[in-house]
This record gives sequence, C-alpha cells and structure tokens, in this order.
Amino acid sequence: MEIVKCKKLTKSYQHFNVLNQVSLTITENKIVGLVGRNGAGKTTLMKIIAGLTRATSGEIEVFSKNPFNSLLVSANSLYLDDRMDFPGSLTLAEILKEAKRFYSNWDHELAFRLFDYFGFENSQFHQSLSKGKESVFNAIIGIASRCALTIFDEPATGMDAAARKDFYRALLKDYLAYPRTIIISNHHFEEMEDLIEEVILLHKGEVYLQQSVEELKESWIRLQGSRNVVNAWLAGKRVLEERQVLEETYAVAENTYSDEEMISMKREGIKVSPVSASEILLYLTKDEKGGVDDVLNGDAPQ
Ligand SMILES: Nc1ncnc2c1ncn2[C@@H]1O[C@H](COP(=O)(O)OP(=O)(O)OP(=O)(O)O)[C@@H](O)[C@H]1O
Repeated sequence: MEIVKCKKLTKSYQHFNVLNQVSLTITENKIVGLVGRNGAGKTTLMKIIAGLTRATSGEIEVFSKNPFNSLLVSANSLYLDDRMDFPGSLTLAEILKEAKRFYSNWDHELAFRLFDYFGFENSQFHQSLSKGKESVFNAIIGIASRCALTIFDEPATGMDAAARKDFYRALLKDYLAYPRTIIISNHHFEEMEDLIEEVILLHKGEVYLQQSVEELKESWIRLQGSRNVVNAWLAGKRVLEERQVLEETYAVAENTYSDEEMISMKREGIKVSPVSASEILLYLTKDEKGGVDDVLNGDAPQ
C-alpha cells in the first residue's frame, strides 16, 4: 500500500524552488532514510508530508488524502524535530500521559520503560532538559506512539554516542515487532545504515535517487591497485572518487562489470571491495566546487 505519493511537488519561497518537481512514492512498513546536504529540502518535504506546510504546486497524497489540515493524516502520523513544543506546565510524566490519550497505538508501558532506562524523572519539565535529553525524550514519544507514519527529522541531534546507539536499536526492535512506515533524516547515515531499507537522496530540492540500500551498495564498487591497471578498468565508467596514494589508485566506480571482467580484474592484481552506503552518499553529494581546502588555501572557486 502506498502511504506517501508525490507528483511534481514544488515548494517555492520568494520565487526560489526549495523543492523542485519532486515525484516519489513511499510504501507501507518500511524505514526510509531521507538524506541530502544542508538546505537540500529534507525538512520542507517532511513537513509537507506531515501536513504542516502546504506545497506551492504539484500533488501529494498521504493515506490517499491531501495531508494539509487533514484530520486523518494528523491522527495517523507524527512529525518530530528538535523544536518540539510541549505545554510548559506539564511534567514529563504528564506529557506521556497526554500522549497516551492522543495516540491510539501508544504503548504506555514501553514509554515508561524507556523513560526509566534513559534516567528521566517524573517531575522534570521539558524546557529544563539538556539538548541531548530533549532529543531522547522526543524519541521516546516517536517510538511509543507507533504511528502508522512516523517522521523523525534529525532525531539524534545532541544525543551522545551511547544514546544514539540505544535509540536506533530501540527503534529497530520496536519496528520489527510493530512494522510501520518511518521516515528519518540524519546527516550521519553511517549510524542508521543498518536500520534503513530504502534511501531517498535529495539534492538541491530534487530527488537524486530513491533506491533500496542493498541496490545502492551493489551499484558501486571500490577498486584498488596500480595506477595504470586500475585506470584501464575505469575507462568509460562513472567514477565517484579517485585517489592516488603512492603508486596505488583507489577508485569508487559504477559496478557494471560482468563476472568475467571481475575475474580478469582480480587476476590483474586489483583488489575489489564493497563501499558503504554512507560513503557512496557522501561522494554523490560532494560539492562540484572543489574542497574546502581550496577555500582555506585562498584558491578561487571554479
Ligand atoms: N520559511 C522559509 N522561508 C524561506 N526559505 C526557507 C523557509 N524554510 C526553508 N527555506 C529554505 O529552503 C531550503 C531548504 O530548507 P530545508 O530546511 O528543507 O533543508 P534541509 O535539507 O532540511 O537542511 P538541513 O540539513 O540544513 O536541516 C533552504 O535553502 C532554506 O533556507
């Protein structure tokens, strides 16, 4: 079943398209990673999906309805970011009790187990939490609500390494027991690579790719070997990254090699190895302008 369907979705601010003709479909019961550089349009897209912002043009359906001001969508979805606003008069325990009234699939026992595990006190107030603890508390709400569509916008902001690991583990475990559709944006893809089934890469407001993580990893390959031999195998291929270390060339190239070619390559002394999805995404979105070193060296941008 399709949970989210966008067709030629555009969002403009002052005549600038921050989302440009975005078409995509997200089917039910999967964890989707929404990635892209700063300003790529991730938050804007997630807010449109959650019905919090209206698109300028194009079509969007969430649970087969236009999400903007839709009761059906707001009853079945939850958008969480680091700007969550809770009533200042409620303690954390009271907020969880309110959440129980609001979300039909809410697991109160799980919420309080996580609450205790992460060391929260019933009488604490949200506004008195540290940045990382605020994110952990929001994440508890995101997990325990078990909304049919849960959208986490940079959920791990400020969390320490242990809390981030625990959060992703808890989310995965709960998702496996109670599958639902989850969209997560996070600049540290490597932290959630094991969790994500499908990745949507936004680049400058456009969908650059939408693929399963498996497909993405199979599409690229790392070659390592002596310069001339590697270069001969790179001819005519799309190359994401190429580095020279002494006499060795390291390259990440599109993997369109046949089995026979792979065997020949290895026979010629080339080491072939897989590339992580986070590395591929980094290479795909790196700036065309040259590196930050050029800026620090005072070189003019190209
Ligand atoms: N209310 C607004 N008015 C004008 N421009 C906006 C507004 N909201 C977002 N933008 C612009 O839209 C673009 C996309 O912003 P968005 O927050 O969606 O990006 P993002 O991919 O989530 O970025 P980040 O990774 O930095 O959080 C940015 O250039 C931003 O400045």
